[in-house]
Amino acid sequence: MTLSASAPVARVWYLVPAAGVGSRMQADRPKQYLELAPDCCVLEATLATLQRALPEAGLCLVLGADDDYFLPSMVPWQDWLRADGGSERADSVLSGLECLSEVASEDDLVLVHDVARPCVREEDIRALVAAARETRDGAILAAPASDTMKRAVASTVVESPHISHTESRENLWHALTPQAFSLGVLRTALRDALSTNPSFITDEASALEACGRSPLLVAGARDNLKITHPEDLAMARLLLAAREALANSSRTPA
Ligand SMILES: Nc1ccn([C@@H]2O[C@H](COP(=O)(O)OP(=O)(O)OP(=O)(O)O)[C@@H](O)[C@H]2O)c(=O)n1
Ligand SMILES: C[C@](O)(CO)[C@H](O)COP(=O)(O)O
Repeated sequence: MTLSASAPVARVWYLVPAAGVGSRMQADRPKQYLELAPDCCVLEATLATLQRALPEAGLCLVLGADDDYFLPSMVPWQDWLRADGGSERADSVLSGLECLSEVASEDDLVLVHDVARPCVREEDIRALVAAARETRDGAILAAPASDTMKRAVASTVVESPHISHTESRENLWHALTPQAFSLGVLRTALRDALSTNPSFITDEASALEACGRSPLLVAGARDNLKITHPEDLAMARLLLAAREALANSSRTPA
């Protein structure tokens, strides 16, 4: 048998932005530290799921510089990297990428995942990695829009504005996370995008789109919700409790 030289498989890293203040949540602390299950805050639940999905992946966690709630025991990794957050999500992600660049290779695959999405499914993360390995433009978890979409008339009324018209939902998707890209490609795209049009960059894919790339949309479960408003926390609690009960019942002998 002849052994042929093959390219080393790129390592996978999670980059988890967790430096937000959670203003829309209106809680007494950043939402990542609110209780999601008994003795388990949002940040702990998210990190535990990520590690179960890809135990071999590394972690770069981006935390607010003056975060008083974080405890190292919340992280299930033994070795991990910590980066300081910035003023917007994209600044925090770029800070994490700069930190990763000190130890990782340019071709390593980086999965950026909001700490505020604890309900992501392990199988979706693995499907995303498989898809991202097949393209140079990266891939994101996403879900096709399923409601009728209304554009409101431009107005200062936030609560109940009038409808301007119905938008077509054809080919319209909700962007979820994780979003997966090669480290070098994403860092360059995000740096460029932040120096030209920062307000447009609400996820990683938009930075890639701005430089002419076309990341893949990988269909993921719709229950990968982002905890943004108080009712989202209630839904995430119910969802994870139901999944736990289901897993326990399938483990119990009949
Ligand atoms: N400067 C920031 C802002 C956001 N995030 C992270 O980006 C993700 C998505 O952001 P969002 O849901 O908007 O979180 P917050 O900024 O905390 O919430 P809000 O916009 O309501 O203040 C979260 O995991 C959040 O912690 C971050 O790391 N750094
Ligand atoms: C990255 C994201 O979760 C994809 O849906 C989203 O864009 C974050 O947006 P936010 O304005 O920080 O809530």
